[in-house]
Amino acid sequence: MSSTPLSLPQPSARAPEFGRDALIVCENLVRIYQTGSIEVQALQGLDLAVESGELVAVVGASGSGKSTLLSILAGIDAPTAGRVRVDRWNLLAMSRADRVDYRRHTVGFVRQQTASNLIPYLTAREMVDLPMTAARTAKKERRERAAELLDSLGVADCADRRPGQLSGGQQMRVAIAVALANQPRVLLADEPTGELDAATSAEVFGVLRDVNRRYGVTVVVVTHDPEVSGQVERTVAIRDGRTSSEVLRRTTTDAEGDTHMIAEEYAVMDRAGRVQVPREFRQALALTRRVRLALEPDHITIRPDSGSGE
Ligand SMILES: Nc1ncnc2c1ncn2[C@@H]1O[C@H](COP(=O)(O)OP(=O)(O)OP(=O)(O)O)[C@@H](O)[C@H]1O
Repeated sequence: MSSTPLSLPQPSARAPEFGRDALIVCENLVRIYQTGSIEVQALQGLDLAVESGELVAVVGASGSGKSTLLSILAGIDAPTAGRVRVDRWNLLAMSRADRVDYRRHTVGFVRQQTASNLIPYLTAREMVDLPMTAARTAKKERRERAAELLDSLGVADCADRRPGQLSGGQQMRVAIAVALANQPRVLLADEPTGELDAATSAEVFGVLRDVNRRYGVTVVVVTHDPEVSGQVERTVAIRDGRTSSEVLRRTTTDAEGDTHMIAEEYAVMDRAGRVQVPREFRQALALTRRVRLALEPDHITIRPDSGSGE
């Protein structure tokens, strides 16, 4: 191995705090489930920062930890270790009263099973009214807001119907209206289109985009649906309880005035500097346990271990 010392720029004395200006920050988040003698590490040091007003899709294989992440952000589940802040709330240090306040005002949550979001014997209007009544909102304001929400979600005509009298797509729209009733800063949706056909999924996703723009609510949506994740500006992929890659999309306009969507995939580097090299890259160059790193003026190279000791 060459002994020439690398001349590296000196790091600043204090690195800026990760996600300082973000609305949602997860840092080194760990969630371990213990069932008898079996331990499952659902989240294994996940880092994620979401800016206010973003619409982010979270994708990943079954069991990768997506629902666990959403339950923690919703204040339903508590992490085993790490740091998680949403708005002004440190989710690891909340009293029971704080948690009620947080769940009532800061986050709205739409669950995976459409029906589990709704109460069978209440009408759509009564369901949207319920969280506002719990938050002691005045009657006139409740009535106006319920009407406005059901209207902007395209289900004004369903106001007096019960869940059994609504289609799957209408149920999901009402569930989103209920989640937005107390004007939360964050809307969390766990597979909101999982039980819907392709056309209805696209509609519901359009609704999420619309409320993101109209109300400025930050949306984090877990999905398996590649069609859905292709429609957002940022998709975060979770693998084995960690964020592994991100796809950022932007539109550009060419010389002819046509707009094109450009998608760029980025690997995510964690706070300790770990980066996951995609399997295709590892296989193409037969990268195995040990690789050689070299710092170039504006990039880093990773080479297979030649075994020569050079
Ligand atoms: N309450 C629990 N007790 C024990 N293990 C759990 C519990 N909840 C989740 N797990 C385990 O944690 C891991 C992550 O689960 P999670 O539901 O977060 O994954 P997911 O990515 O949302 O999966 P899916 O797409 O199938 O919903 C899985 O191995 C799961 O079996």
